[in-house]
Amino acid sequence: MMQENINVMARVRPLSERAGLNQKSCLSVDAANSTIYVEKNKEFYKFNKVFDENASQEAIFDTVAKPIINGFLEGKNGTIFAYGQTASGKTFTMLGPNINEHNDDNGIIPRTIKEIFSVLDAKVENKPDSFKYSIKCSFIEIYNEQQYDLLKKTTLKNNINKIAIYQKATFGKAEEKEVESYDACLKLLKHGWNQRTTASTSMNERSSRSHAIFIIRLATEELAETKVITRSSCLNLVDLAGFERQSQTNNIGVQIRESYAINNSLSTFTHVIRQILDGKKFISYLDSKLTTLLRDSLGGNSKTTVIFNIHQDAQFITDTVSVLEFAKSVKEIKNTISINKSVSCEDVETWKTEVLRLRQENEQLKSHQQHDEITDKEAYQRVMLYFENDTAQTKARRVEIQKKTAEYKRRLAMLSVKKDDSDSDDEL
Ligand SMILES: Nc1ncnc2c1ncn2[C@@H]1O[C@H](COP(=O)(O)OP(=O)(O)OP(=O)(O)O)[C@@H](O)[C@H]1O
Repeated sequence: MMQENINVMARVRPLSERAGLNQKSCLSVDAANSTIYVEKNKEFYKFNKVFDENASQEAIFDTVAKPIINGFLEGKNGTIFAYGQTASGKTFTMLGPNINEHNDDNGIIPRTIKEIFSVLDAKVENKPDSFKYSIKCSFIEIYNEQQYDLLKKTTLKNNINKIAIYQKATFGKAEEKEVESYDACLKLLKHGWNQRTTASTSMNERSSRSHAIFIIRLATEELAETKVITRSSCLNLVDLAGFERQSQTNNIGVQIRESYAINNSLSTFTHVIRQILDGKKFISYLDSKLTTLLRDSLGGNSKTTVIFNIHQDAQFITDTVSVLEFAKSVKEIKNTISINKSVSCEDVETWKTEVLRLRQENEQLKSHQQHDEITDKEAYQRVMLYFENDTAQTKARRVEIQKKTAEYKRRLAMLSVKKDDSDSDDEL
């Protein structure tokens, strides 16, 4: 077990392009020194890493996600959060502008899926007899403090219908789907993402109205020298909804309620972080669905990185400073990370014997399949022949053969094949 601070990184998005508006930046970025300077409060903010507006999706993935993925593949839980005000680029960072197999703009989640499968498949190819893995995914949305399962099948596009379907979903019971390839996993991600609740606001044409958590669970079994090592780990990839001010979004109707739920849930999130930093014994994780679900990622057993998305438009200076101040505090949180590993007491010989047994069983099953293809009459004759030739059968074995004989006789009778076999029965 080791203690590790939460990694805090910041990504500054390009100035927004709005017709007729000459946008000005409220900050300056020194990517080489991982620092952001805000002129208004004359404050330098230093993080583990800072990306300027020209940073590529690939560079973000390499720095933010790869270390977490490496830990995940070794059996350590991992979490990546994107946090920031509305329209600051969280979804762009986590997902990309859209999900596409061969897209340079793909964000952290599709790239992570690709990386995981490529590393694991290469390992299986290298050690086909001593390494195996399984991956299961679930996809959860927290909308208006209700939890929804985004992987449940529905063709309904309409959010109102979707809520009616999902409102019965109980907390923590999201369906886990086993996936065997990058393509299958990407398809699942696309399906879920299309069901996520979004709306157009004056700040963001496609604003996420919910928190979305894509969860990948990995289980591996590996033969290493004389032991069998099993590992399990969980990776949470989180695109948080962005906090927003009514004055800036001009929300109306249902969007005001959504906005209220988003801001409430984010304020519980910040409150929990403050409690952890203050060393409180009781942390109110259960006060929101988000913190309940992600309690291990905040002060628990998870290697965690938060990427703070920063809006540099001068008009958002107040929110930008409050995000930067919050980011500064998150840096102080320590998680205690362990490898979820168990070494079985079985030695190599037991493992090998088990592999051999399974292979034999498999062969038997295959041969049974072939037997199924022969006619009942042929099968009956084989059983009889077997019985006649085998003089050293134990009693139990004989009883078994008797049963089989009777079964084949019954089948023959059904097929109306006439054969007088009462004598042979008596010999058994
Ligand atoms: N680094 C970037 N490079 C280019 N475009 C970006 C970048 N970051 C964000 N954008 C663009 O800005 C707009 C808003 O981004 P996005 O939807 O990712 O914000 P968000 O923080 O997820 O917002 P919300 O909380 O409202 O869902 C999108 O059109 C997106 O493509």
